[in-house]
Amino acid sequence: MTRGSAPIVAARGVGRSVVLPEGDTLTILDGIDLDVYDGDRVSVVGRSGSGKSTLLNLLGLIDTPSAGDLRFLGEDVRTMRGGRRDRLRGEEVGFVFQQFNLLPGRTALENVQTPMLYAPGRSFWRRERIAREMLERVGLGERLATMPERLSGGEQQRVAIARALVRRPRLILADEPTGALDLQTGATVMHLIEEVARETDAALVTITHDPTIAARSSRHLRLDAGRLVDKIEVPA
Ligand SMILES: Nc1ncnc2c1ncn2[C@@H]1O[C@H](COP(=O)(O)OP(=O)(O)OP(=O)(O)O)[C@@H](O)[C@H]1O
Repeated sequence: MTRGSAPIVAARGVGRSVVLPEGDTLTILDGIDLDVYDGDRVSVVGRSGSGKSTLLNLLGLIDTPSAGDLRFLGEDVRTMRGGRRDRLRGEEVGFVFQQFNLLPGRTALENVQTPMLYAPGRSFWRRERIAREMLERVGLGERLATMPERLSGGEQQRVAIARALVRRPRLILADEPTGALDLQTGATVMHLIEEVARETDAALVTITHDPTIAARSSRHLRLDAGRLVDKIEVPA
């Protein structure tokens, strides 16, 4: 872990609130202080509705804070232009979701190529080669031309992992990545995410309800009603 270098994401007093249709303000996150570094392994647990996905969306530049200071690679997210935020997210962040969110009717290879369509300077053949290598890396080299609907849940999640990691993001955000899988498939998939993250020294932040998955992280965060209530540092 390259601690001591600058964090990928730094949150200070970050809050997120939304105005409800009837005019009331709902505070979803409040006073979040958090740094995520290269190579970090962070798990986030908390009850349903405690704000876990909202936190991930902030860390991954999908949403912007309503309060506090959030820096991504040193840049102030609140004053960043939308286009810059989209570009940073595309280059530096990979998302893995519980519902794999693959494009139906597109082959595994096409799905993995998608994030590179907007990456400048890569020819079709180069994009295809990188996507193929990534699918081989997750053990799906034989299923390149298969449609997602013909793959098992575990295989679909492998495609989603390949798609999330094909641009070698520095930050991998996984929202219940094993939630739709049986225990054993889930464990294999989680291993795979961790392995690929290790190969590229990416940070991995995982939301999970599974204590065995949370236990594999080096930092454990718990959200309670939008606040981080404890941070237990577990020695490696
Ligand atoms: N855009 C929004 N408008 C209104 N309420 C929202 C919005 N986004 C989130 N919420 C509410 O904020 C709370 C936190 O949502 P969030 O999805 O972050 O929780 P979570 O901890 O990830 O929950 P779960 O474990 O069930 O996925 C919930 O009560 C949710 O309904």
